[in-house]
Order: sequence, then C-alpha cells, then structure tokens
Amino acid sequence: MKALAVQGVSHAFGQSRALREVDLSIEEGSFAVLLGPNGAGKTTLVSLLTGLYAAQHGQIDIFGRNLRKDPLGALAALGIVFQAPTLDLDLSVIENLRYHAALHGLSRADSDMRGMAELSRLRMEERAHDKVRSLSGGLRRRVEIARALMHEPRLLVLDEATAGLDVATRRFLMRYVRDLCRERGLSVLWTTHLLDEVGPEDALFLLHRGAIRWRGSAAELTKGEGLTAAFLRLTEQPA
Ligand SMILES: Nc1ncnc2c1ncn2[C@@H]1O[C@H](COP(=O)(O)OP(=O)(O)OP(=O)(O)O)[C@@H](O)[C@H]1O
Repeated sequence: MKALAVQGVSHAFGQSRALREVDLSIEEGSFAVLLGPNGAGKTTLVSLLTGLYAAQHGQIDIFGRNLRKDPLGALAALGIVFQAPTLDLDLSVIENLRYHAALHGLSRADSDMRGMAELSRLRMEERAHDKVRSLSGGLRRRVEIARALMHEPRLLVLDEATAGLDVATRRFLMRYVRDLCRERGLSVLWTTHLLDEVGPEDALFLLHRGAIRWRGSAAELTKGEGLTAAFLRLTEQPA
C-alpha cells in the first residue's frame, strides 16, 4: 500500500494557481524529497495534506484512507512538522508534547512515556522540563519532531524543517529523520529548496510553479550533469 497517494491535485488562491495537476506517491517505508524553489507550491501541498485547506481538484489518500471521506482515519497516520514554528514558548518541552498527545487521545501516562522516549532518542531528556523559550532554534526543531511522532504516525511530513538552521544542526536533523525511516519503517516526505539535502537514493519530486517537473531517483536525474545543473534546467523552463 502507498503511504501517500496524491492524484491530480490542483489548488488556486484567487487567480494564482499554486498547484497544477500534481501526482505524487510515496512507497511505504521510503524517504521522499519534495524539492522546489521558493514559491513552487511545497507549503500549499503540505497544507492540503494536513487538511488545512481542502484541495479544489484531485484526491489525497494516506495509507489508503481518503482525506475527504475519512479525514480522521487519514490524519491519524500523519505526523507533521510545519515550516513555521508552532510550539508554545511558555510551556515546557514535555507540556508541549502532552498537549499534542492529549489531542490524539493519549493518556497522561502514555504521553509521558512516549515523550521521554522520543526526547531521549533525540538526546534531549535533560531539557524536558525547560521552557521552550529557553531552547535554541535547533533544539526547538527536535521538540517539533518528537511532538510529530507522539501518536506514532506511519507517515511523517516535514516542511522545510531545516530552514534557518546551521550546517551541523541541519545535518543532525537530516540524519535523524533518515534513521527513523530506516529503523522504524517510517515513510517520510521531506520538503526543501536545498539541493544538498537530496540523497542519491531518495525518491525525488521536483516541483516548479505548481507542477511536478521530475519524479524518479535523484541519481537518475543527475546522471551526466549533476544536481545543480539538472535543477536549473528544470526550473528555468516556464511552467
Ligand atoms: N494563502 C495564500 N494566499 C495567496 N497566495 C498564496 C497563499 N499561500 C501561497 N500562495 C502562493 O502560492 C504559491 C505557492 O506558495 P507556497 O508557499 O506553497 O510555495 P513554497 O514552495 O512553499 O515556497 P517557499 O519555499 O517560499 O516557502 C506562491 O505563488 C504563493 O505566493
């Protein structure tokens, strides 16, 4: 079964067409990258996946559950790290995790157990009772990843999760999420505009002006010309 199946999805804001007939699917347990320059439509697609907006055309299924017909079933399998930070700065790390877990119906005991396990894996258990306000940007991102995993989703979507972070922190987060994919069988959609975040074996979707310009392995795309040249070739063409 596909972790994610997006079929013929189009979306416009007034006259501005943000997504055009987008088809994208992710195999269970695979790491997929949605690569696109600023304004390509990445955040719009993520917003449709989370049900923030309803897609005007097309359909979205998460592990076979249709987002329109069975939103609770579809969203139960989805964990999300938004581009804009969404933690409550005046709550502690563990309180932020508890709040999210409660929305998903977890008991306090389960929530604390899972929360501490995720924090420990992220090497953050000692910061559990610190206010989020006191954390660096990189540590806040780690908490957002822990939070996204609290309800044990099978598909994790991260919208430009490394934006504004330094090189070492970006590398840590990328490795961490790739390890989750390999070790837990988590399916991942990683969106970015940064070419160095694309691995040769990743399932790559290149989005430009709302349309998918390439789908396939990154290695195949870069054959003979390198990723930068291929990216520029595909994103310089008018959509
Ligand atoms: N709420 C909105 N109202 C009007 N236009 C919007 C809205 N959200 C996005 N757009 C437009 O839709 C297009 C796609 O934007 P989107 O934010 O999805 O791109 P993106 O790939 O996430 O870009 P970035 O990397 O800059 O975040 C852009 O032209 C943007 O201006």
